[in-house]
Amino acid sequence: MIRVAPSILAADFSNLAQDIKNVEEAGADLLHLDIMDGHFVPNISIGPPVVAALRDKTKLPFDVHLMITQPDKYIDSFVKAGADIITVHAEACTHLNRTIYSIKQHGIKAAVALNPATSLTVLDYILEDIDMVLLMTVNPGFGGQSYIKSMTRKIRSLKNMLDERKLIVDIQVDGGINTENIKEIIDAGANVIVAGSAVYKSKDIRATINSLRMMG
Ligand SMILES: O=C(CO)[C@@H](O)[C@H](O)COP(=O)(O)O
Repeated sequence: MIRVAPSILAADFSNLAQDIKNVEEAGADLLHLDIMDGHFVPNISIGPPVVAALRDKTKLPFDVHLMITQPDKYIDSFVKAGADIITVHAEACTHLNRTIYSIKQHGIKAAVALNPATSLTVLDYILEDIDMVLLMTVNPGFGGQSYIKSMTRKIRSLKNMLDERKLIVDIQVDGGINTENIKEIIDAGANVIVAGSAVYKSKDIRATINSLRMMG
């Protein structure tokens, strides 16, 4: 089952509630919220108050991607703001296992993100404990970048790793994904597709979401 998670990083920030409604009505499955702190990534986006303000504007689950250092300090705030899934970067966590369990203690889903150059081996002893892996397919920080081709091989390797261990863990991909490259990405094993520019810059958002689900 392929799910599409539009990233609001590409939405009109002066009109977020309407832009969220647009993707919900067009059939999005999740809403991807990119949280950037200007330390872990060279950009600053939004924080818990904005997430909380958006919570009653949509029924879509909130998929919160923390691109921040010391994510443990902010888990409570994002849960209170309405997160349904919290993703932390392996590169940002000193005690990844502890961070994952502190997310799970709130009764929401926990996921681990990896930058493009980070090896899958860091997942070896955490894979059993998480709901989703987010493979960044661009270097995090900005929307509108090009998909890094070698990430297709990384998606395939993760899919094989999960199959060998008989684990059901979602494979989310994020960055530079569009209707041109979606086939190779889904064929490699990804099942949760984050797309910012491809969705928000599209003339027909419903058709684009359907194509990203490979139904178009
Ligand atoms: O996390 C990020 C970037 O750091 C992404 O969620 C991007 O926002 C995806 O945007 P596109 O590459 O689809 O425009």
